[in-house]
Amino acid sequence: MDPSPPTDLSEEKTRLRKAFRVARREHVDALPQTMRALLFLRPPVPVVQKIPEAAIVGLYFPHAYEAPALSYARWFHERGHSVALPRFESREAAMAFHRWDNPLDEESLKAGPFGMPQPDSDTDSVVPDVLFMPLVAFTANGQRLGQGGGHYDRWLEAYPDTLTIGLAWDVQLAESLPHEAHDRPLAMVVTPTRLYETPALQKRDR
Ligand SMILES: Nc1nc2c(c(=O)[nH]1)N(C=O)[C@@H](CNc1ccc(C(=O)N[C@@H](CCC(=O)O)C(=O)O)cc1)CN2
Ligand SMILES: Nc1ncnc2c1ncn2[C@@H]1O[C@H](COP(=O)(O)OP(=O)(O)OP(=O)(O)O)[C@@H](O)[C@H]1O
Repeated sequence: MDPSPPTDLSEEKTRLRKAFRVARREHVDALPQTMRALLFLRPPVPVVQKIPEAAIVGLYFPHAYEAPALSYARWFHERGHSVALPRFESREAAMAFHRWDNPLDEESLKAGPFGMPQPDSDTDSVVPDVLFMPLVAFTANGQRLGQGGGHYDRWLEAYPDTLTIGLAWDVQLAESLPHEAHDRPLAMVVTPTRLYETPALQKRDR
């Protein structure tokens, strides 16, 4: 008998999500609370250089163990960029992005259908030119393992020219990840110690 029967790709992704979530939690729990946001205070210069002045910047409202993205939101806002966050009309609806007019005001966000804070229904729907994306794991060549909703992949299928940038802790780096046809690669990944520039970025720059 085969001692390790092959599992299908989605089972493998589920297994990896579990393992990387544990690693991420242990890593972040070991960091003093007050230091965590400081490690993602502002985007690195090579990232900023790729972002046109008028670009609409999509970010995310981070949960406790994801790379904290809110300093970036304030940084882009202060420089005159429109900042947008994911919004879901319902659990079944496709992910959209809505403008977050004042990233200093977390009170303006309302709990969405998945419990995440999101811009309210009266905000403008926009299409970001640049997306900073949360992730569970990534590879040095820009593969991304997300939460398993497929929301970003579906959004990027509709807007394939978006500049995609992952934000991650160093422990989220995977040697390799299962690849499915719908997976959209990241152009760059920022961690507290490194900036990964991937083949998808080189392809854009050509
Ligand atoms: N902070 C943050 N915001 C984000 C994301 C994220 O990963 N982090 N998203 C990233 O996409 C989008 C929403 N994320 C979601 C991810 C999964 C499910 C979901 O339905 N998950 C399944 C379980 C999947 C699994 O782990 O097997 C479920 O809850 O039943 C819903 C929303 C947009 N906003
Ligand atoms: N472009 C797409 N069109 C249709 N279905 C898709 C597309 N992209 C992903 N899916 C479906 O979404 C589900 C989850 O995909 P996947 O495991 O790649 O999610 P993920 O990228 O980890 O999640 P997320 O982007 O929400 O963080 C899969 O069942 C997949 O078939």
